[in-house]
Amino acid sequence: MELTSDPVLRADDVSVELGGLPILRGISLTVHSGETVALLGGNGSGKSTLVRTLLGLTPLRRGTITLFGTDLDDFKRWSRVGYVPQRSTINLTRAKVSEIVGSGRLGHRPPFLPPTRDDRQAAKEALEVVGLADRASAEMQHLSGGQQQRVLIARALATRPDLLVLDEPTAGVDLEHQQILADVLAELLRRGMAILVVLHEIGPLAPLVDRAIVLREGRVVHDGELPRSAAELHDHHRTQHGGHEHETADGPQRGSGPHVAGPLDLRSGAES
Ligand SMILES: Nc1ncnc2c1ncn2[C@@H]1O[C@H](COP(=O)(O)OP(=O)(O)OP(=O)(O)O)[C@@H](O)[C@H]1O
Repeated sequence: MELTSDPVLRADDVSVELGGLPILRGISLTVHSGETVALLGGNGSGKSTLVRTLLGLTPLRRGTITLFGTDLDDFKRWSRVGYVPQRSTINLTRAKVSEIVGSGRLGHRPPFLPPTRDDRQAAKEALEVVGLADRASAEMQHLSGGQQQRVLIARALATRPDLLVLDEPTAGVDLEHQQILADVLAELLRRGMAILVVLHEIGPLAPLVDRAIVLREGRVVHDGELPRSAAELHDHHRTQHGGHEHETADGPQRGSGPHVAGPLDLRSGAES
């Protein structure tokens, strides 16, 4: 895919410290419209921290981030960005499904005003997309882990974002619903959305991935085609430690070559 437009998300030389320790070290990346970038790496490699930093939720120590061409510090159009956090990091037990999905519309209207017809329609459509329209009045605590994950995805979709950032959206979701999610994301990509997705297991999302960025110890060790196996991922690491620069894609390429046939657990591969 030829990409000529400016990136919707750009990070240059981003470093982050938490608790006095370096967590992200000199990370640069781009995400363009209509592109899916997978963020991979072992446990603790910095994926969630990077996502949170890119969205202004964790402060930078060094570097710059731009969203839709605007410096993060000045960016205000958050309704253009949908975020699906890691489910395990939030506690929404008593909230109703409809409230959570509806909160995805908050960026679209002035404070204290009730939802408009368009807000309600967007929330309803988002729940239909993830197959949970009949659970709108249920409390989150009465849903399974996979259903809760789909509610969080619906919340992000309800914003009708131009950039969707998902942190492990397939964790705890069965294969059938991972495939539904893949179909939904494919349609959103066709409409020009950009997607940045943290993944442990690639699974049904593999054909959507244009480019994979692999982190290790807070550094980018690969930026290019989706590694076909954990072993290949390990090779990238060895190359980097052999004194070469990490691989950087000249431009993203959608789905070239045979992708990962089955689930690829990068945790074990990257850590071993
Ligand atoms: N608030 C914090 N204070 C100190 N260290 C932190 C803090 N948050 C995260 N870390 C550390 O930063 C590193 C990266 O964590 P992060 O959650 O970004 O990794 P990850 O790649 O998303 O891991 P996982 O796959 O397990 O979700 C870890 O070593 C973690 O312990």
